[in-house]
Amino acid sequence: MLDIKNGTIDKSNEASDDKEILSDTDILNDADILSDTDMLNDAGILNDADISNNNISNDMNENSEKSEELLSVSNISISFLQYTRGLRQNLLKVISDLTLDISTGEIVAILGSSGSGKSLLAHAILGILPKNATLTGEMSFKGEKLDQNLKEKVRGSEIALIPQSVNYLDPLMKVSDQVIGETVDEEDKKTKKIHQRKVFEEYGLGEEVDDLYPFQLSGGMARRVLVSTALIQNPDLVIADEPTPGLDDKAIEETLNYLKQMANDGKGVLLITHDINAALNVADKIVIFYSGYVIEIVNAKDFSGNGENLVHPYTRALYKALPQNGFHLYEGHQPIHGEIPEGCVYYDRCDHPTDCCKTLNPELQDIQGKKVRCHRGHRKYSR
Ligand SMILES: Nc1ncnc2c1ncn2[C@@H]1O[C@H](COP(=O)(O)OP(=O)(O)OP(=O)(O)O)[C@@H](O)[C@H]1O
Ligand code: NI
Repeated sequence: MLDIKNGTIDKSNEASDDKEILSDTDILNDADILSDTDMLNDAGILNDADISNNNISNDMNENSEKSEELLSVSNISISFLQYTRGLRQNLLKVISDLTLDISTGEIVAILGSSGSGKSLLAHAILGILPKNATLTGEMSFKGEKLDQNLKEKVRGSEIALIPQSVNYLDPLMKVSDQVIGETVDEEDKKTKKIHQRKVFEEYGLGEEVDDLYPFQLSGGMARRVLVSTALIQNPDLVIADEPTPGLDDKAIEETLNYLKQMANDGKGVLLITHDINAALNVADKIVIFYSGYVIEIVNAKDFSGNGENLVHPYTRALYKALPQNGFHLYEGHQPIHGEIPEGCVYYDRCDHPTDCCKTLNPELQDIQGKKVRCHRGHRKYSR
């Protein structure tokens, strides 16, 4: 276990050697940013200029008057009913009291480690959760209650998913056929085909791609097919589930540029990722996920300076772990589902816990215009 008082370790430049510290399912670990400094430097996707000079966020703020709320998610929780020994049932809560909203032209990133429930959130919004999942809480889309009926109505048309992998495409169907979908009306088919070609063309997919099967696509083509497929019906909200893992720097840049373009076109974009660099590069707001809880919602541009605008100690720890901030690592790992403590989920790792933190889980509260789940959030942390 970790030492709460001395939980901070400065491991500058030793990060990749320390398996103990990196062995948890932590965002930083998943993002590989602690195991390859060179990659980050080469990528040039995370430097001071990028963070402090977040043009997209600035543009967005200027346009914020025109933006309208698209999706609102209030206090949703997702649990799974599990059978343990005999007939005993166990309710495993994977997402707890999640709240966030997205407006037109805005990119909101959900930053969470592997297994923290990010894809389940996407599936909850789309209405495609597995049968053994229980969803509670409220969602609305363009001011209308987003219930299962509305989810089914808007899925693919007004709310679209860019899935994580090409495996989501039907392997036995030519690419263009599955984008167009089944239709018996020849006229309708023709119109859809013309539209599909136009969208594919915008993403640099020539006619030869239409007749390929998914397995024949190169990595780059596959990515562009997934993006254009999501955009074919001109959705208002696009959910991108982990679009960057495994991509090289150029491909990451290309993918993130697509997301920026969508936001510039007025779409709301929900970027689901464990890649902090990707989030900082494009997002206006970053929703920080920890053990299934949203612990802070910050503006991307708050990841700047000494991190003085970041409130939650975990968010600050993430910021300090960035290469340009000296790779300050924090010991410990996120409690996994089923082991979530009674009090604050960050209690064991917090460097400023109070008595109530051990027993009382803080609510997500408004503190100086930010949403933070921390009993001490209103106070200044000494660093
Ligand atoms: N059908 C299911 N039954 C029981 N538990 C499930 C089910 N589907 C998912 N889970 C649990 O929910 C957790 C969250 O899953 P999810 O796929 O949303 O994680 P994620 O954050 O998207 O992870 P990754 O970054 O690896 O994609 C998983 O750890 C898993 O334990
Ligand atoms: Ni996932």
